[in-house]
Amino acid sequence: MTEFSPRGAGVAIEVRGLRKRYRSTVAVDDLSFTVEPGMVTGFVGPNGAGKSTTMRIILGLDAADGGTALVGGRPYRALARPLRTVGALLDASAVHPGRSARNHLLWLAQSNAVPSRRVDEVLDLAGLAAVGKRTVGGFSLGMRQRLGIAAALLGDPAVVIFDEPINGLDIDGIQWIRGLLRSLADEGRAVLISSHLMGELEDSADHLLVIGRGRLLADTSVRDLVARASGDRVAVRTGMRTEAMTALADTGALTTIADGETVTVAGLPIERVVALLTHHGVTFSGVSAHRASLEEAYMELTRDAIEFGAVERDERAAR
Ligand SMILES: Nc1ncnc2c1ncn2[C@@H]1O[C@H](COP(=O)(O)OP(=O)(O)OP(=O)(O)O)[C@@H](O)[C@H]1O
Repeated sequence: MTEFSPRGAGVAIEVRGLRKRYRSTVAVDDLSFTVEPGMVTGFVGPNGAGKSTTMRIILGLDAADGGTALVGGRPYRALARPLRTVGALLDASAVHPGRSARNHLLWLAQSNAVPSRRVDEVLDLAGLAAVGKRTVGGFSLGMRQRLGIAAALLGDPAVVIFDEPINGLDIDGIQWIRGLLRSLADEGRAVLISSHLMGELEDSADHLLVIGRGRLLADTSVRDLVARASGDRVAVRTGMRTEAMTALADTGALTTIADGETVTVAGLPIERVVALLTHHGVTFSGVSAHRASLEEAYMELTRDAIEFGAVERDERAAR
């Protein structure tokens, strides 16, 4: 990225058996995962799933009730120069409104032994060079997000943790952050970003940690998650729907009429479907494996967590 190359690239985040409770609320429930260097890991789950709490614990801002959260093999508080190891954006509004963006970064740099020339580098990197002298009070949410990201990158850290970084950004901002996340990962850094919207992560993340009610629901590559959700579902376009269903009836596969011309088949590989239809003289104009969208896969995984939240809210409203 700069001559300030990331010492310690190759550093991972390791979370093991993490637990956190706030009174009767279990926020994090026996969570274990590793965030590998060199890739963008998306941390996704519905509102209240425990993402921010987990990030706060990794950053030493909250104490766990059990388990460990290590960065480069150490708890955050044991890092000699934390800003140079981990850069984080948690709450973009947590900046003194009367300070200029540049002075805010200078103050952070000085208190963390980061050379002041780095301030102009990160202002530039975040697209804020032209507004560095303006006070933060007049910044839009998107500009504050950029300033928060500039601050996180001050120490050229090997690990970056951004909580909902896409929130509040316009289309240009979203494109910019996607490119930034990719280049940070390509430089060998471990990149962890949270979102409650799977769609935001679809084009950004290589790997996904899906969380619901404080528990890990999936630890998977984007590709595997979609493949698993798609299962063995095949769509057959045919004018001989009844004959097609009869031909497949004895196989134990579940066949349904999807629309006027399509029969979907669950539980049978595509080659078997084609072989059986051909054997029974059923003609068809197309056969394709059904590909679930990432959003469908995510909804499937988090359905219970969302329903639980809705039930809780309903109960509270009824009281
Ligand atoms: N300081 C706190 N005091 C009490 N309860 C808390 C506190 N922080 C979080 N919680 C609760 O812990 C649970 C997890 O919250 P958390 O903010 O970690 O979830 P999240 O996945 O980041 O959600 P969001 O996307 O809404 O930020 C929620 O039920 C929340 O209400």
